[in-house]
Amino acid sequence: MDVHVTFGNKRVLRGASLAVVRGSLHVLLGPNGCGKSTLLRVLGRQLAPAAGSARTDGPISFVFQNPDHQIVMPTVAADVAFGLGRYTLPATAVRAQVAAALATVGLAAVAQRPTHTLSGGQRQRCAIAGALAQAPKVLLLDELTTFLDGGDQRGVLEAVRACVGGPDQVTALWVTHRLEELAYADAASFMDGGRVQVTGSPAEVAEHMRRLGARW
Ligand SMILES: Nc1ncnc2c1ncn2[C@@H]1O[C@H](COP(=O)(O)OP(=O)(O)OP(=O)(O)O)[C@@H](O)[C@H]1O
Repeated sequence: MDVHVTFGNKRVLRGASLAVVRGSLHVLLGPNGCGKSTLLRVLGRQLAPAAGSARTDGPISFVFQNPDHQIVMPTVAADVAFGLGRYTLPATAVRAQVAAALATVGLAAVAQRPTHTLSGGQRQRCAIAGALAQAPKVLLLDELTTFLDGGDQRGVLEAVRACVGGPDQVTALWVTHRLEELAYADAASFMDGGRVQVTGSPAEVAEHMRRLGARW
């Protein structure tokens, strides 16, 4: 709430406030440089605001634009299991969590494939499965589809949709430039100038952006 972040003498967040409903997929739109990623870092507890406060359910998992920064193991299943090692789970529990995460993102059939043979969209879904296997309450997803074509874009969005809600009430905050992705959202916000300008239903936010001259 009312989050302020300054880098040097540049005020990047100027009183940004965002409330996301638990168990929902919330889409955050806004022009380049308006502060979306910075707000995500504050919500993910990677960055302390100069003023204001953020409260986010935990555990929190991040997924970024370039899956190559997150995929580190030679096969899909090994990669999804990688982050689980630190919890020292028994092998059967690791296998079960990996299988469940891969099923959720639609990659069960390629569990044993080398990660370098995956398409861009499959690589993003592999990164999402890795995040999901760690049983987060909140997924913070920063421009995952920027470099994907339509088919891969839809596959990644459907994977995120499948992660959201459920018995654990997983919440996803999805940052994007692509207005058509509002179709997958439960709710949305539009950010500009370091502040969240409007929050509402996808239709309300789309209408706000149309009034601003955004093209579909
Ligand atoms: N660590 C940093 N040091 C200095 N300036 C930064 C830092 N991180 C971000 N900025 C600046 O803060 C502003 C907001 O950046 P941010 O990445 O949050 O915007 P964004 O809305 O996510 O943009 P984009 O859509 O292009 O990813 C930009 O002008 C950026 O250059």
